[in-house]
Amino acid sequence: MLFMCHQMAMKKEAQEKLKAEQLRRAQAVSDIPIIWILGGPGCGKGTQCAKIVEKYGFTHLSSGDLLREEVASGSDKGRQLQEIMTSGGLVPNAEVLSLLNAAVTRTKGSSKGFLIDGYPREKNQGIEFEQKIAPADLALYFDCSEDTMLKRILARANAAEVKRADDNEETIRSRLQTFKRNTSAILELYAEKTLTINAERDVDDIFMEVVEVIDCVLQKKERAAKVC
Ligand SMILES: Nc1ncnc2c1ncn2[C@@H]1O[C@H](COP(=O)(O)OP(=O)(O)O)[C@@H](O)[C@H]1O
Repeated sequence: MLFMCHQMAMKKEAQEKLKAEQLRRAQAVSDIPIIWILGGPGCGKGTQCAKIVEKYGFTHLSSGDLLREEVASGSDKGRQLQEIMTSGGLVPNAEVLSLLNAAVTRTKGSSKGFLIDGYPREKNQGIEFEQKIAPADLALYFDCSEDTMLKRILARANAAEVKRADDNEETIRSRLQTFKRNTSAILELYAEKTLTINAERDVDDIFMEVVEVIDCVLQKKERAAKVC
């Protein structure tokens, strides 16, 4: 009996420690903006992220790039990830979130804000990110027709010097399907903080809309920091 009580107390203490740690992390990054970048393959997320980084100096973390780095390291885990990625499916969130978490932890001391590109790719990824890392301030959804995305990504693949293993027509179609299957649930859950942007326009017109909303988020954060 005494042993069971002791075990329960230890468990409670461990849970409280975990909660305190989660809260501490959330507070540490909450004074800088966290922006999720959503959109299918070929929607132009990469181009807009580069422009955002240039203007605001934010830290750009692409889940796809982090996963490709893991694959390139040649680890056993990397080989398993590559198999999933070349099938066009989603890598288990535990892997993606742990790579993102490590990258946020590594850079947050010097970061002015985070662009989390290609994440969340399904609803639960968003929920787990906000529980384990920090709440997102904004989600930018670059909306583009499937036809346009397919054309753009095939053109990019043909022009690339180094081919990505998942840039062949079959995998691209599968990536598009994965994207279609999961996105409406994400947009529904995060409707309040999502801005949908028509991504079939000129790059600079799209960027003007992006700047407007990011400026707004920065002002809001500044006001909140003053109140605190
Ligand atoms: N958030 C994520 N969750 C699960 N798998 C992911 C995630 N981000 C990237 N991946 C994996 O990496 C692949 C490549 O991602 P990415 O470079 O973002 O390509 P794209 O957006 O052009 O399809 C995806 O098809 C998927 O297998």
